[in-house]
Amino acid sequence: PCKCILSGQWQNDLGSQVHIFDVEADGSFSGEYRTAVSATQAPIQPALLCGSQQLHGEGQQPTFGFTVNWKSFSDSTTVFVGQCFVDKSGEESLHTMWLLREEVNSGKDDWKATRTGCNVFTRIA
Ligand SMILES: O=C1C=CC(=NNc2ccccc2C(=O)O)C=C1
Repeated sequence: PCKCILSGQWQNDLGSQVHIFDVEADGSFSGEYRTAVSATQAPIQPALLCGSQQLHGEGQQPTFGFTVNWKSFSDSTTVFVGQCFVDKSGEESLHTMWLLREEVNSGKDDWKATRTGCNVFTRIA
């Protein structure tokens, strides 16, 4: 029925929390990202995110993507792309890969400015 509509609260294996607001009829959404990782001890302001998910999939295991503009010392951006899966007991999870791009001072450093990895988010609300 309504599995894998991304609106709600998700947590990844780092302990970061994502709050996705209502998903529009065209699949677009916005939300907030509260990261659990940061170099400073300062209280972390939530970063804004926006993205979109496929909605026509009858299989209800849609793909999606979203972009996070980090609010912190480092002017960086992360894009997540992945798919929502539902397991046998109906639990949803978001399997993603991400690219983290930090702002570097010159084109000479462009080669080392993008990191990649994968992350799984599970629904917490
Ligand atoms: O100031 C910053 C800059 C980058 C950050 N990246 N976080 C991530 C990057 C990739 C995957 C997960 C996370 C996360 O925070 O959960 C967080 C805070």
